[in-house]
Amino acid sequence: MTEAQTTQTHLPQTTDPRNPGMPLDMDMVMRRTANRSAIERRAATLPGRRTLKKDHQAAWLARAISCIDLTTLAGDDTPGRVARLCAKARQPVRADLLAALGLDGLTVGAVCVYHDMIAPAVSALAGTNIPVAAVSTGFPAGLSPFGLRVAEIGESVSAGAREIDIVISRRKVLTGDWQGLYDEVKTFREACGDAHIKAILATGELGTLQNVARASMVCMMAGADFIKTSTGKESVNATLPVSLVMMRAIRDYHGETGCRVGYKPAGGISRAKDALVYLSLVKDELGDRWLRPDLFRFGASSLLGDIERQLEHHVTGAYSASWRHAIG
Ligand SMILES: O=C[C@H](O)COP(=O)(O)O
Repeated sequence: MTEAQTTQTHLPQTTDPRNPGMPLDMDMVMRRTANRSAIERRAATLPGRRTLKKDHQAAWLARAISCIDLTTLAGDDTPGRVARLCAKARQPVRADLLAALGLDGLTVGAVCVYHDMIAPAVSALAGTNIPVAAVSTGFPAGLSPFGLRVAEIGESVSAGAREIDIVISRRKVLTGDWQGLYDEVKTFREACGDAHIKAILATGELGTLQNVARASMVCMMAGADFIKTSTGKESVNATLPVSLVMMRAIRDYHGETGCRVGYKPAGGISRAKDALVYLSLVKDELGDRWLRPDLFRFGASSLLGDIERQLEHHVTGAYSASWRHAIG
């Protein structure tokens, strides 16, 4: 068995119960601070580190693929485009490369779309276990009437979404309305039912890393299954400093409650080497258990193409033009 196969096929079944949430604990929230210069210094050292060794890179790239929420969130999305994306989700890498790497059966973690594209995605993914994730609650700004945002979740769950990516009200963070944020996310969680909820913080709009840390904690207390950095529509999306802050909040929440909450950096992650840095950071900060699709996802619309190019290079020794791996 190749290293790449070992990584793909030996994923343990998910045994963790969902995060049930807990009452809002303001002491725990306000204890969270963030030393920006220390965090930025640490983040700056990450890309140069070699935690994931070169000879294991194909295995790590396969792992990254299994953790991608393959995303299309464009106003001109059509059922045809979504069907093509889903075909890519089912077989994310060219068949000859998969065979050479011994990775038949490799898929992405989920396909992420707007509400109207759930039905075509569910239909195109029939017969697989790839969930459809829907962005919701007035994505990306989250400024539509609250009742409509809650109803939107119900509609998306009824349409077949198994994961719901909600956006939080940034103004609740910016005004320190932690109770309001907690109540909002708790209501969203209830509306999701059995569907998993990913809470998008839109960190580029939260002002400070301290706000990111506190908002992360409040969302987890309200029952988020994942916390996610960004919609991909903010001017600043996923970054390494923000990721450090959010992962440490996840680690501390696990320390306090025993519950594992997932992490999803999203927006602007398009290069294989960046994906490897993120995986390495997850390994360092949270440990190997989080390096699985049930606890880690990349939200990305164009990362898969670059990973496929790197895998082609690994197998053949040559790169092909990026247009040959156009989708994803
Ligand atoms: O949640 C996923 C993001 O919207 C994707 O952002 P991206 O298009 O920059 O990869």
